[in-house]
Amino acid sequence: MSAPPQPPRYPAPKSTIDPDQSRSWLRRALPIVLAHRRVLLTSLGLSLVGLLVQVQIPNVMRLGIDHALIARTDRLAGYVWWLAGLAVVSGFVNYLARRFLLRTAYEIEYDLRNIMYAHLIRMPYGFYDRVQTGELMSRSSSDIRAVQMYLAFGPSILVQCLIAVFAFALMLSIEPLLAVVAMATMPVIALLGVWMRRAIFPVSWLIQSRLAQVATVVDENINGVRIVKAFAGEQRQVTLLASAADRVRWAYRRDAYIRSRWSPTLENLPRLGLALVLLCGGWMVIEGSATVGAIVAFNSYVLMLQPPFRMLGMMIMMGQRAAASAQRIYEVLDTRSEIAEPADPVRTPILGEVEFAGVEFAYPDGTVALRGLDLRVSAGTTVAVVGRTGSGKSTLGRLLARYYDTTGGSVRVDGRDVREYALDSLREQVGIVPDEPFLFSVSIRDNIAFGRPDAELADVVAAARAAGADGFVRALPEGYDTVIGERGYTLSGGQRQRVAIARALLVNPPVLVLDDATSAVDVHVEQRIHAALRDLLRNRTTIIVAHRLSTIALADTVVLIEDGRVAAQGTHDELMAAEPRYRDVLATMQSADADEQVPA
Ligand SMILES: Nc1ncnc2c1ncn2[C@@H]1O[C@H](COP(=O)(O)OP(=O)(O)OP(=O)(O)O)[C@@H](O)[C@H]1O
Repeated sequence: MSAPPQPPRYPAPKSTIDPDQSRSWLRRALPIVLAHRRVLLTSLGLSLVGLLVQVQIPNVMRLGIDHALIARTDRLAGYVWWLAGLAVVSGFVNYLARRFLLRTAYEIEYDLRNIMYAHLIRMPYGFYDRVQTGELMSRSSSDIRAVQMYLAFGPSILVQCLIAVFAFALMLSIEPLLAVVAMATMPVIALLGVWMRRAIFPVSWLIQSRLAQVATVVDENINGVRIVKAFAGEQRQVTLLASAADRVRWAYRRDAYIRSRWSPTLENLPRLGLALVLLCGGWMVIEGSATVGAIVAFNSYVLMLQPPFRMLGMMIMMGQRAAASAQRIYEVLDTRSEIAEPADPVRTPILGEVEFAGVEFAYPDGTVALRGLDLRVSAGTTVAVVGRTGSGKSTLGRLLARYYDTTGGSVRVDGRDVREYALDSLREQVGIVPDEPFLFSVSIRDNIAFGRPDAELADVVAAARAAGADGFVRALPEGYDTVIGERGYTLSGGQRQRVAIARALLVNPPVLVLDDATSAVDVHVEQRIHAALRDLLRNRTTIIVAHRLSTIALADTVVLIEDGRVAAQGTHDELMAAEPRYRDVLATMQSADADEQVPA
């Protein structure tokens, strides 16, 4: 077993999105593009050079035809070398331009991803209650890609379109009338582009949001595959996915229909220009006012205009998709965390006196969980919280660690409102072990050391021992280095809970909330864990949400919660003697856990 490797340091995003929501999406994204301006401008500059070279080619062709072929001189070889040289230079410059452009694109994508992830990871519980995972996955993958493509490739396509300006200038210098004829179709193309833009925008938005719905269904089915199988719900879920996929198909077909109506016209208009050049140019040659070389050159120019204009059409479509995607990304980035860091954060070590004073709390969806709850837990004592399901027990820990803020009253630690503490300092000192812990797909050692990545192995083992995990971990093929499967499914529910308890104990927080943290552990193992915990809990403020009678035995006092308020408080024996509601709740627990014994 080796020491955990130090995580490598990766560059931070070079800039961020402009927070001013009144600005257009492009203006808001500009700081990110500008942060990479050196590479982008190099690429654009090279593209420009490439174009200037490329635009010379038809002209040299014209000179070759008029001065060598038609004039029947011996200068042909000179023109051929000239053309070949221009082709090589243009190829090389374009290669460099493309390399720099792709680099810009991936730098922008890297920044966007990091900005998005840094924001997501700081969002509070309430945010994750509201949004669906699949929706977020799609916003942080395909939406980012759509924006990145446009931000990096858009300017390049615009530069490519400059070829029209150069070509037009050269054509004007050769034969002004023919130049005007060759460019006649361009205003029509521009106008069609604008119409197409209007038609495509709503569909692009629809596609992105429907793709996100598909991602949500897939995500839920993969995560919930065990439930789907347990209830033989495969067919129903497949139908659900098919219906989401059908909605995407409809949107894509609508998109394809609009494109197929506009794109061919947009792409082929320059070809119409060819016919006009032949008609007008041919007439001028017959009249003797233009040369054959000029017609050949103008043909090449009109053909040369096609790719940029095709790309212009593509850019208009990319722009629509990017605008829709950017708005979806900004929706996330503009959501402020309702859990604000205090202006003058306190970072003092906590002794552990906890007080809930008149606490009222409703979840973001409006569900009222606490209705004026008063509870005081002295430093270093252990309190068991008991109550019917939904009475508000788990909510206590969530408010104590500021996963949510109270809607009324206050939660205090050492006499200070939790909103005065620096968030990281508060959460380091208030450890919470949930009943359904999440384990990462890394080694058990790294899972336990999640809150203290630099912990020595001996400390990890000591925490695991106290949590009753050491025995089964050592029995695994690679012991503490065993990498557990996604979500730790290769471990049993009880084993996962024990790893989670070890994870919290390793951080050694002065305040610990065990939220039914041993519910999946069998009674004998639980008793062993309790024996170890008893020592560890001695000088620590501990709130234990208990669904089992055996867990109550760990506590100095018991608090009965009913309907978001403290209904009674005392020792187990006192409550048993004086509180019929407590006896009722215990009776429910006993029937739910029939073979359990009240601990001595
Ligand atoms: N994330 C949430 N969003 C909305 N309502 C919630 C959320 N979590 C809990 N609730 C609701 O708040 C109330 C109190 O929930 P809480 O989890 O504190 O109860 P509990 O006593 O711990 O229940 P249990 O014993 O079943 O775990 C319940 O009505 C519950 O449905």
